[in-house]
Parts: sequence; structure tokens; C-alpha cells
Amino acid sequence: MELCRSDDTTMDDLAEVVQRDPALCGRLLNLANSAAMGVRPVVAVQEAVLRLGMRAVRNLATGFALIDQYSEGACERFDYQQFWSHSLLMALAMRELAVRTRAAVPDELFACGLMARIGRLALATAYPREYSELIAQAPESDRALVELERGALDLDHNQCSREILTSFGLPQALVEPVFYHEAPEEAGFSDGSRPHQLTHLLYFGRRIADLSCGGERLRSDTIAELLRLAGRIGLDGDALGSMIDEIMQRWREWGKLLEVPAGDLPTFADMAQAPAPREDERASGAPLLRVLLVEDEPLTRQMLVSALERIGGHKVFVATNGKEGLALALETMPHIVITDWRMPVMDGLEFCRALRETHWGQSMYVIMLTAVDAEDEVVHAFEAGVDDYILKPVSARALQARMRAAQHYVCLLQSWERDREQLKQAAADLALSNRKLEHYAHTDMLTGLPNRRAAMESLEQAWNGAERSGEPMAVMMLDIDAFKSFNDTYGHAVGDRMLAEVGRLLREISRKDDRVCRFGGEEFIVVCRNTGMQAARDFAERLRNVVAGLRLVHGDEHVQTTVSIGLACKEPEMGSYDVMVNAADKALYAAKNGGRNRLCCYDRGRIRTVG
Ligand SMILES: Nc1nc2c(ncn2[C@@H]2O[C@H](COP(=O)(O)OP(=O)(O)OP(=O)(O)O)[C@@H](O)[C@H]2O)c(=O)[nH]1
Repeated sequence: MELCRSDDTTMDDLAEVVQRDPALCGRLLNLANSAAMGVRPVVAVQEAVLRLGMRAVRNLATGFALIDQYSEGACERFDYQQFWSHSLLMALAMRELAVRTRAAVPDELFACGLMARIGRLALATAYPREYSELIAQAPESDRALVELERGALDLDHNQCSREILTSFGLPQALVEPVFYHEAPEEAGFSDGSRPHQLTHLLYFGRRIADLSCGGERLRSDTIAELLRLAGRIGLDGDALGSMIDEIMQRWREWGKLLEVPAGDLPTFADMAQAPAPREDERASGAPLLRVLLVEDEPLTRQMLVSALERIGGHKVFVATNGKEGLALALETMPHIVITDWRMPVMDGLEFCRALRETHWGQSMYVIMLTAVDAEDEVVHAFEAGVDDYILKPVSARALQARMRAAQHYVCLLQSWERDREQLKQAAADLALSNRKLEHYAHTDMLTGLPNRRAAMESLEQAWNGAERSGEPMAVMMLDIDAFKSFNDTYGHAVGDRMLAEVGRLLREISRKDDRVCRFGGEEFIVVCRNTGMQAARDFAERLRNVVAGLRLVHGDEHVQTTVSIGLACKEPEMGSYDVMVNAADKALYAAKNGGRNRLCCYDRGRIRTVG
């Protein structure tokens, strides 16, 4: 390490030191030969140093020494073996990407890949207990971990990597891209510049290395992203696949050499063709939910916000106590509420009780954060209306598991609500259909007037009303005159138009309370409530005259028609409305016999012609 730091070190010095370490010697020879396809293999260390270059050897020697020294450590939740496994895969990916893009010396990028996350190792080594705690809290997100590190240690792993790599003598042209590689969009390097290219390349290498960790779901997300990143450097899916398969092959070989675990991953094609994870297991496929987080402690709040956004891209609203939470819940109507227990102003229990007292807050899924796992406390929380609880400090896994349960609940609730809506809709449709059926059952389609059935109902109602009130009532039967010959002369279609026009006219000039119906064929009936003989006669005459004045345009002609009307009023000796209708019918018959286009009235057994 000392030798590596000095700029005065010569190639011979370096070769001599390397030769003293058989493991390092073998690794460098291996690397020198694996990089030199079709060229005579090197067997001497000096030759290897020459082929790889002084700087690359210095960096590689440093990286390999670190693997040996830090293959295990005191930080409980830091997986040292997994760390190096990932780092080695990233190193190999970086070398391959360097070869393909010619962005930098391949073995220099190999070293960068190997040590890109060295800051994490350093923090785990320097603060084993604290870092273990942070790992427990951090979801699988670089950004969230950085936030937690800054909050707890005043230093994040990227800053740490930058310091260490600088002290190892790595040029700033490489150190800066390493520093930014976890979030390339934050670097601010100008598009197309070398640092920009290296930062994105390191991110690409990092994502390839991510294939080594995470389950099938993460892998399928990673592959989708790799295909996108590969497109940026002109690699299609096949080229990316064969490149990754080669990298994986070398990873397994190097894993043996460095005694670092290198998993047995499927081929890229198999990974890419693996069936997509089930929709309900896929955070991104789950419905986007509104989550209200009520937490007074800033660091926990920040950590939870990042974790929630990462888990399912949920929309998170934040309040710092129960009172604020209640107002925000009303405003945002969250699906899920995550609330701390102990808070100023209004604590989690009061908040939950208040929420449950509202109509709108009853269906929200409430998760309580608690530092105490005592049964009494937990029971207390459930009694206040909590649905679930998570112990603090909140681990990413616990949060993810609880959110999955909450999502399940929300999905069920939503599908139940959808079903209920559908049922309501079906009931409304049915009611509408019934109304339509009812309407069709009582309506004459040609004229739009109430039909015979409706006429009989109207008669009955009006008759009963008149019986109760003692008010008079009248009924008139109207029949279009010589309609047969009308049809014969102008055709049935014109006859239909005439029927519709007569119906419209009758309706138009009748009072609101009069009920004009088509009784059948060319016959109409008008039921007049609260109408005595004189008024009915006047009205019937008006109807007859209006119809006689009607002109229907047919081609060049204005065709006309007339109606005969039979009128009868309710008389004390009439036992039912049928008798009254028969009386009107008799009067109509008389009007027809009397020469048509006239009004005849039935009056206590006698028929009189009026007009
Ligand atoms: N166009 C058309 N004609 C109809 C409709 N309903 C009944 N009719 C016709 O109306 C005519 C009624 O003829 P009739 O009962 O002999 O009476 P009329 O020719 O009107 O003679 P009077 O009633 O004695 O004046 C028949 O030819 C029926 O076909 C209809 O909906 N449309």
C-alpha cells in the first residue's frame, strides 16, 4: 500500500514487491493474460506489470490487498462476502465496458469498479455498531442509506470513497465519477464529457453487478434498465447478453482466485425470458397509493419517506403530529396511514381514535410505529383502531412486509368498492330499464301518446277521483273520418303521419289535466277531470275545428281530415267508467251516422248532435 501511494515507485520496485506476494502475483498474471486475447501469455511479473501498466498494477494491488484484509469484520449487518462479490462483478463489468467503449484503460476501470463502494466498507469498519443499525433501518436504496449515514455519522459512504480513493493515488478524473456513480444525474457533468461518460459507465457497471443480489423481481427490473443503458453505448440485447454472460463467466473464475463468492446465475437470456413476477408481488404493478406519514422525528421521517417512495412509488404526505395528521388526512384522503405513537400536541393513539370517529377515516389502513413490543401496549393500540404495528427502529424489510399487507387490504377494499359501485350501477340500470319498460307498456309508439292501457288506468283514476270529490268528469271518443279511404288515397305512411299530427294537435290544445290517449287504430280518447257538460262540449268543438283546420303537406298537396266526436259526462246512474265510455261510444256512432265531422253528446240516455 505504501509503495502504491508513492509516485517515485519504479516498475522494478513494484514487480519486486508483487513477487514477494504469491497470491497477488498470480492474480496480476491472470489479469494480464485474460486481457491479452491472442497475444503471447505473460509468465513474468515484470512483464505483467509492463502489460497492465504501473498505475493499473498499483490500483489492482491495493484492491486485492483490501479483499484479503477485509473479507470479514465486526459490523454485524454488513455482509463482507456479498460486498466483495458485488465489487468483483462490478470490476469485471467495468473492465469489459472499458474495452468496448475505449472510455478508459480497462484495468484502471477494473480497479475503480472493485473499489467504487469502498466507503461503505470503511464506514462499516470505522463504526461497526452504528453502521449495523443504519443498515437495519435502510431500505435497499443508495439514496436512503446516504441520508441515514449523513444524519447519524455526518459523513456518507460516497464522500468516504472519494477520500480513500484519493489517498490511494487514483486520479481525480476517476475519483469524481466514482463519487457520483450512484446518482449520475446529480453530477452535473456536461453531456458527452469524459467525466459524464465515466460516471454513466460506472453506473452501468454497478447495475450489472446488482444482478448478483436481489431476487427475481429486482433482477427483472435490473435487466430492463440494463437494456436501456446498453442502448446508450450502442449495444443491442444480444450483444448485451453475450457481454454479461462473459462477465459472469470471469466472475466465477475470479471468485475462485480471490476466494470471493460468485453465485451461479442463469444466463442473461434465461434471466431476460424469465416470466415477469406476479403482478401482486410487484411493487411497481401495485396500485399507486396515498400514504400519510405522521412522525415527529426528522431522521426517521426522512428514512420512511424514501423507503415508501422506493417500495412502490407511493405518494407520501407528511405531518409531524396527530393534529396536523388529522387535517392532512381530511385533505388528502390517504389509503394508508403510518403514525408514530409518542408525538407532541396529539399522540398516535389520540390521532387514531379521532380518525376512526370520522366517517371518512374508518376505512383507512393504520399502521402504528412503536418502540415497545409489550402486549398491553399493543392491545391498547389495536383498541384505538390500529390495523398493524411496526417496531422501531423500522427495518426496510419490516416496512415492506407491512406495506404489502396494507396494499392487500387496500386492493380488497377497492375491489369491494368497485363491486359495490357495479351493483349500484346495475340496480340503477335495472330501475331505468323498468321505467323504460313501464313507459313502453303505456305509450303508443306512433303518436307518443298514452295508449289504451294507460287510457283505462287514467279513466279509472279520474272516475275514482270524481266519485270521491263529487266533481264532474267527461270523456270523449274521437275517430278520424273515412280514414280507410284516406289511407287508400295517400298511402299508409301518410296515414301514419296524419295520425301523429292529429295526436300532437289534440295534446297541444288540451289542458294539463286532460289526458289524451290513442285508444286504438284511428280512434282517440280524451279524459277530462273536473269538467262538466258545457265545458266539455266547448272543448270537444274546439278539438273538432282544430283538426278540421289541420293541413298536412304531401308533395304539392295540402291534405286534410276531420274527426267525429262522441261525448259523455259522468252521470249519477252510471255504475262505472265503462258505462260512461260506452255512452261516449254511442254518441260517436251517432256522429258518424249523422254525417261525420260532428260532435254528438250523450245526455241521460239521449244523444244530441251539437256541432
Ligand atoms: N295509416 C294507419 N292507418 C290505420 C292505423 N290504425 C288503423 N288504421 C286504418 O284506419 C282505417 C279505419 O277504417 P274504418 O274502421 O273502416 O273506418 P273509416 O274508414 O275511418 O270510416 P269511418 O270511421 O266510418 O269514418 C282502417 O283502414 C285501418 O287500416 C294506423 O296506425 N295507421
